[in-house]
Amino acid sequence: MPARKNQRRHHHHKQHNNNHSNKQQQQQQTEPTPAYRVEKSEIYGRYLVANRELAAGELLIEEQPLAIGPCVSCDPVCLGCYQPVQLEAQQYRCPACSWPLCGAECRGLNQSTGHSTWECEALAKRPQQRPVESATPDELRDLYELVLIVRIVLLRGVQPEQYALIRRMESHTEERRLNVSLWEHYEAKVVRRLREEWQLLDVEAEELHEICGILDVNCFEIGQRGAKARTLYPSAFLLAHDCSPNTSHTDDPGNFAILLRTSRAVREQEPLTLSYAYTLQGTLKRRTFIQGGKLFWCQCQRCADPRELGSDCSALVCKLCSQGNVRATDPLDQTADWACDHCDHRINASDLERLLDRINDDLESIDVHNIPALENFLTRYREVLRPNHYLLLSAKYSLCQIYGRIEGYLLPQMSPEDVARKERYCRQFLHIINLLEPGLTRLRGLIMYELHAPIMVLAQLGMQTGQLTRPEFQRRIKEVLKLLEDSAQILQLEPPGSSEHEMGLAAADALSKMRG
Ligand SMILES: C[S@@+](CC[C@H](N)C(=O)[O-])C[C@H]1O[C@@H](n2cnc3c(N)ncnc32)[C@H](O)[C@@H]1O
Repeated sequence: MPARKNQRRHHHHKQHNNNHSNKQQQQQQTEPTPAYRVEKSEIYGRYLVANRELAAGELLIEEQPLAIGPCVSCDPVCLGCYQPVQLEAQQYRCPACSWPLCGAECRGLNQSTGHSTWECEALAKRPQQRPVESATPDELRDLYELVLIVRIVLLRGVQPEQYALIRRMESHTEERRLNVSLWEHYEAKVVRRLREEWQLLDVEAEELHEICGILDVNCFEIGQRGAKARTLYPSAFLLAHDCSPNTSHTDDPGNFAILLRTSRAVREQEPLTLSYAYTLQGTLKRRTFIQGGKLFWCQCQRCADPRELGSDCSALVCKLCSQGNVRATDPLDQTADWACDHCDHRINASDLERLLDRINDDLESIDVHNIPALENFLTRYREVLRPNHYLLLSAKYSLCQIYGRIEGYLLPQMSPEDVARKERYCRQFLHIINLLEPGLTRLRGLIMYELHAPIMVLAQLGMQTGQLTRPEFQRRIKEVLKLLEDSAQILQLEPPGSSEHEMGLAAADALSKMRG
């Protein structure tokens, strides 16, 4: 009897299995395999890997923030929509808590992604903590930095499931504690202040430090059309970093959702990566930046390569022989010397960092609309930095965007030499972006759109003056069509309402007009 019972049970189990596998088969026919899964490693901690081959442009993650608030070191913004606000007397302020808002109709009023009712109640209890016109810029920055931390603390009571998800994120609290200046900064500016001045006594100091760490390690900076905010997302935080990543992301200005896509084809098992740093920065600075905020030294392929994947975007001109390239002797050691590949000249890494800081300050002091000053910057550093150096590329990118856009330099007003210069800068920039951020990436889309115009203008001029043969003219027009096609495809992935999306529509429009 027991055997029969067992048999029956077994049979039932088998049937169940059959049903199950039928169901699975049906599901497999209707549902594609999930794009990714979570894995864990000693180096990355938790991270995402591709579950199958992924095509370029696959939407992997679209999700709304668990928490959102003003950025660190930001100027005053509306607590509802994160657009900049002024603090003068005529600025609209929330009638209940007196914090500045863009207006009474702000779409972020009473929203959990904006100025919620619970935040307003908490802020109204502390009128002495609101931003005032007489506050110094530093005082305002410190105050705005607290807003997102207070919002996360408030989630404990109003949305505890969201709070629990945030608490599961990496904070690197122990490593941060060992960094005395970092720890002291948060102790004074956030923890003591919130507990003593804001009387948030029901949160332990340790928990506040942990929230600060979670924010530093996992935040995304987002915003469109002047808005700026930082956000924590429920799963996008899991992506590991790479200085030449295989995904790119943007955010929806309507609901602050992140949209994360593969930027190029990804192999099964390949880790999905995004860049925590600015791609157009050299290895020395990028690694310091990542270590400072995320507490790890990046060892990716780009960081390990003194030529940064062939871009050579950190190389300097040797000041001794004026011919050689000066590059890192060991890019994974921040203290290693930099050496010329032509003579014996060497520079020590800290001297080099100081030089780069000085040149960077010089660049930052130039108004991005000042064409003569940007050109002058390029001339001044031609004998110090190689043409693809990231600081020169940054100036060239600004020039690519303003040649043809500002009064006095509109395309019909520009000399053929200036148009040719715009074309040259765009090509240099695109060449580097193709190496560092290949595929469907915003910067590629933007620069391809910029590049199509000078090629078109010079091709037409060449035909008019008889300097171009018809086949050469046609070859250039073909290139223009390809640039417009690619930039339309990339930029229309950006959310409607963003300036990039509008540029994508303009590219598509120009393309259809050219095709007649
Ligand atoms: C935004 S979190 C990513 C999720 C995290 N791995 C986890 O388990 O919660 C960033 C942290 O992941 C780790 N990480 C991400 N990318 C890494 C990389 N390329 N090399 C080493 N660690 C990395 C570091 O600890 C970093 O501070």
